[in-house]
Amino acid sequence: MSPLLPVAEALARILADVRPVEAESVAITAAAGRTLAEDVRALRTQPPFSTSAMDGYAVRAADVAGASPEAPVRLRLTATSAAGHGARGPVGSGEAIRIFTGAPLPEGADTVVIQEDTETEGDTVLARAGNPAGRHIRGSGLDFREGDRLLAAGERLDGWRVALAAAGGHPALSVRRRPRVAVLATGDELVRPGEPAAWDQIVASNGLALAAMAESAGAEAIDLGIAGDTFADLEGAIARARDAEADLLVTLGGASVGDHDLVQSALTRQGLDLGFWRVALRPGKPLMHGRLGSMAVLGLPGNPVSSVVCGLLFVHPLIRALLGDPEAGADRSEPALLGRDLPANDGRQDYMRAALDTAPDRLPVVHPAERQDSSMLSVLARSEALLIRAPHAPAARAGDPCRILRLDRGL
Ligand SMILES: Nc1nc2c(c(=O)[nH]1)N[C@H]1C(S)=C(S)[C@@H](COP(=O)(O)OP(=O)(O)OC[C@H]3O[C@@H](n4cnc5c(N)ncnc54)[C@H](O)[C@@H]3O)O[C@H]1N2
Ligand code: MOO
Repeated sequence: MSPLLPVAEALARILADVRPVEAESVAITAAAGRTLAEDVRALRTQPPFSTSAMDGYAVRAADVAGASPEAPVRLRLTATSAAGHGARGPVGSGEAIRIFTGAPLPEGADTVVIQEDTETEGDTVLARAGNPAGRHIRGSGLDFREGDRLLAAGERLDGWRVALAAAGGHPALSVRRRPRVAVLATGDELVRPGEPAAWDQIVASNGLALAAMAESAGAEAIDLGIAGDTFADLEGAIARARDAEADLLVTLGGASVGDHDLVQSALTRQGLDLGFWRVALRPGKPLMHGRLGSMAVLGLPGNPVSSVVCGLLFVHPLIRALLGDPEAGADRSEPALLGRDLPANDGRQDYMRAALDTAPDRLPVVHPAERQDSSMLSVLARSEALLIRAPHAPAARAGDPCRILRLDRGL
């Protein structure tokens, strides 16, 4: 049997040679959550003209220099500049234009006196405070100028990035098509949620976690359902993944060495080009990687926590790589301090489910759960992080430095 592959090498091999999926154009209104295929440059300058940041009066700074409540300066009101109804001016000496937030600054004015510092008498405004030139004015191009690079290829479009691209004049954006990720549960013991289960059956749960994770990474999840432990069933499901032109097939279970663990053999019969099988990882040792034509294949172990950990460590980065994200596979671990003593580790890199004790200005203290069985979703759901223990790490004491991977609730 092949030796166990180190986790970092497994990830590197999964990401090697991944080519991003094609680009497509989406309306800006549907762009949130997508990943940019190209840099986004501003088609407009923002703001396109100097604007007032406050409600008040556009004046010449020289006119109001020295104005005070005791010695207000009288100015003649000549016009109004409102957002969408700008006044071009000019503002002459001794004059003021009523102005509102977001309205264009009229020519000749170089400052805005806020209305709280003024009083009006008919067509006259009394400025009770002076303002240096530029006060309460947003100069043209304050945010960005036409031609500036606003966003980079590979960036995920959250709401504020979409807003930025829209402000930059883009009604549509070039994004990567959503990679299609087919998720297949395997095992005669599995029933769908809500289906009646015989005494020796359980509910298929892992596929839901992997589908949700794939979608939140930016993919389209395709539910291939449950294949029984027969070649006919497995090969039928593999054919459906190919028919759906999946970019990635994720299988769950049947990855180990038992008599009913047929997934790899079924894939091999269909022409699998095996990359590797078995990683020095706990939980998740029987992980398998390969290619079936243009489709990447990740065979995940069936134990629920093993599936999820493999999803976080390998499926998520692979989807990000398919989306052309240059950060795909970047180390997201962070330093922490151990909350209790731990024995020496064996040869598998461990990802222990753990709670965090956090306080401002100090490293989080990580408390691994007592029960680390890879079947226990209840422990995973209560956990905030995975405590990473390197292969052959020596025994460690409470307070020792360590590294953790926070469990992102968005996944
Ligand atoms: N002799 C050996 N036995 C096992 C080894 C080994 O090296 N030698 N490895 C163990 C490890 S580690 C793991 S992990 C498991 C994984 O094995 P499989 O991938 O073949 O998983 P299954 O046997 O199919 O299932 C394991 C467990 O998980 C349940 N399961 C499977 N799919 C789902 C699903 N979609 N939703 C919920 N639960 C699921 C399944 O019923 C089993 O209870 O192998 C060890 N054995
Ligand atoms: O690797 Mo298995 O995932 O230890 O339970």
